[in-house]
Amino acid sequence: VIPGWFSEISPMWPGEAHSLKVEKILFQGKSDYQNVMVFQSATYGKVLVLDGVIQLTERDECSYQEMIAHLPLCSIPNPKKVLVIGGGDGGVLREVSRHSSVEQIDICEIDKMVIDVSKQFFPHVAIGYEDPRVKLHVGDGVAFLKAVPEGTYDAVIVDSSDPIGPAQELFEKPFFESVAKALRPGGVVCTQAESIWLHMHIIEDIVANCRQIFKGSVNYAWTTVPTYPSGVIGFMLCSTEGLPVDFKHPVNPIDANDSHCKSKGPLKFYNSEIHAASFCLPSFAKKVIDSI
Ligand SMILES: NCCCN[C@H]1CC[C@H](N)CC1
Repeated sequence: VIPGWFSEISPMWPGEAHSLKVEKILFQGKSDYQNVMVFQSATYGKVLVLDGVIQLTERDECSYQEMIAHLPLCSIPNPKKVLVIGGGDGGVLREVSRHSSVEQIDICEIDKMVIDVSKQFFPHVAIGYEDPRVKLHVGDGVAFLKAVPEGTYDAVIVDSSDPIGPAQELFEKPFFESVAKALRPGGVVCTQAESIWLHMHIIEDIVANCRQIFKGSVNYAWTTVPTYPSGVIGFMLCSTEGLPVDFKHPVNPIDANDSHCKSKGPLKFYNSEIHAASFCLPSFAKKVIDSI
């Protein structure tokens, strides 16, 4: 370890470790679920780290938060009820609340320390909690979804950490089944789906489960996030049976001039072209994903 640098070492990406120069450690704590740390980096703003894994940096969080929210919500005509599982930092809430058609935003985050730390150190991310449509549930997303009446939501967004740690169950079949049950016909789910450079086996399992469970469309999209392992992160976009959803051609483009959108500041990353482009995959990934 180099003094003054944070290196992201994990068995999930053996033999490599992205590093950021540290100016000052701002917070260190241990919640009931994980170690939580915030540091001021030299070139990426403040950084949120859970169990030694980078969750977001002020400089590049726009890519992940905007894509995970707008890929599903811009793919259906009139999203009204949205559920966020995880996402305790509030960034996905900020993006979901840009959509004026949305009337209700439920969020279920297991770790209250993540919420409190984000509000204290990442106000431009935690701004998502200020929207009056947001209803916060602190608890386990697996249990929350079991209690949700069938067909409640138009969209579910699973903004999880990695499968090693508290989010492990969010990558397993029973959870995906409970998401499908909670969605209305033609409803959509978008989940954090790791890296095509590092996790093709995890992605293979997720795609296989989704193809069995979601009888609408099942697509994999990806984006670039410099501070995530291998510099990319993917998303599973699935729809339930009913009105077919064509994820690759957004039917509900975001209106940048809408007051809900403007009040959250400018979109820094997402646009309709990058929406369509994000579903284009390199051959090694396409071969696996399209063959399942
Ligand atoms: N809302 C913060 C993003 C959480 N998702 C990340 C995806 C990449 C992982 N290595 C760490 C969590």
